[in-house]
Amino acid sequence: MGLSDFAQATLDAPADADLPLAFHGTIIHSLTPQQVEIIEEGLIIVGSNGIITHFHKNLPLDKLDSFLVEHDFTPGSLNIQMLKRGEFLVPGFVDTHNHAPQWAQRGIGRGQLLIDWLNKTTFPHESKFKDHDYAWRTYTSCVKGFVRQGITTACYYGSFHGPATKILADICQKLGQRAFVGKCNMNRNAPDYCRDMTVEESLESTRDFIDHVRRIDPNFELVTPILTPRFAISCDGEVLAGLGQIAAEQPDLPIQTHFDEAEQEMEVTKQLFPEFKSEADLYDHFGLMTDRTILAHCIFCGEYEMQRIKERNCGVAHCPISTSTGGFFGVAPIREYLRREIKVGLGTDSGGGYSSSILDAMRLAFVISNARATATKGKDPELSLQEGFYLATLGGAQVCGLEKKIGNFGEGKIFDALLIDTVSDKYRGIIAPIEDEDSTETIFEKFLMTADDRNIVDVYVKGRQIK
Ligand SMILES: O=c1[nH]c(=O)c2nc[nH]c2[nH]1
Repeated sequence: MGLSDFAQATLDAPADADLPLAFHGTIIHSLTPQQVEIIEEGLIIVGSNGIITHFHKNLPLDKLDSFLVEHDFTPGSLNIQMLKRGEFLVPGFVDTHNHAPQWAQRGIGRGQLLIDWLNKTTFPHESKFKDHDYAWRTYTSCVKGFVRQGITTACYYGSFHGPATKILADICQKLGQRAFVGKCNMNRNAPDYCRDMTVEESLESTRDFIDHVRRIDPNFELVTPILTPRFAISCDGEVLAGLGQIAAEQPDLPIQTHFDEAEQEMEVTKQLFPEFKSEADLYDHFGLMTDRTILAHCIFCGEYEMQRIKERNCGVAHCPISTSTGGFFGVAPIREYLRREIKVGLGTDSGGGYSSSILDAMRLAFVISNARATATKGKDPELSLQEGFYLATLGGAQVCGLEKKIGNFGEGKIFDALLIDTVSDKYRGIIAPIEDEDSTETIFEKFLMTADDRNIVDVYVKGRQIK
């Protein structure tokens, strides 16, 4: 694509970081689970507050200058980027399930059953976060690592340590990543070196953590505290009730936990809470099933639980990397969730998941859905490319209750976005080469199926470039 006179004059002017941003060229985003909109000659303008002020879906290059003049822009009043063939904007990726303290243990302990993996691999590792220097170092590397993968919003479980979890929140705020951050509640069934020693300690450090985030980000513009009972095996009834009380007092708080994730886990949960016939009833009893609740995995939900999830409007974090490489091959019924219009997004589940990439999570979601399509003889058809992209972006935003703000593009929405380059030599990695005859649809498909973080050139949160 050539440059308009306006763009040339703008590029010749000295750069000013506070100017509104503008992009002209290909813009791709989801409208619904089945509908991806590919705009070839689009224009997005982003105000210095990070809000999209103009979104034009059909503006040929020869009309660009007059459009800008009509809208009172003068050369040099915008930082404008003209996207060439093979470059495009997509919404930032949303990681709906991620254990920040497991950043350095990704890939370790594959094939173990959940509770063995927690005891042998995970708890010894998470206990290291009592060391604040280690927390600063590791969480900085973690947040930078996820930003590099284009994750503009991450839902992080912290460890049980309040101070280290505050460090994680501070780092997200400083590095500019949108994040839900939770101090992990766990007061039983973990070694003493890796648990809250009393109910009071567990709840007190949760309240203290929430207060900290309210101080550093009073309107939750970037960082939001999230209530994080690890799962019912590691929280007794008093802790769950205390968290339910906090949720009732502070209804702006989201909640996250693991749900129906493994037969071993479900068996132990039943033994600990025999009074409930399902995990839905258990968490609901404690006031933890709300329209802000994110349930990770949801592999074994039957009719009753699906109905409760739908009634309560909880979201599902689908984490195919971890569920396909743990001690059994867990196949979540994602097609059924989509059919029922239950909110679903993707999670890396780092470090149960070996990869920090949502592109990898999406590809594994295709593999798993293919397995399910085969097992159900086509009754649950495999996920389409459009659905995979939706789960990675707008679906994830819905799970987080953020779909009015982020997840796709529109005037008044916040500009959380990725600039993708599939063609420059500098960014050539494992991506399938783009050929002259490739349509934009084909280029987009090659990106989704074969690209990696090298092709994610710029990462914007609230209009700020953070990669
Ligand atoms: O994938 C998982 N990772 C965890 O750390 C965890 N804890 C409870 N259940 C879990 N599942």
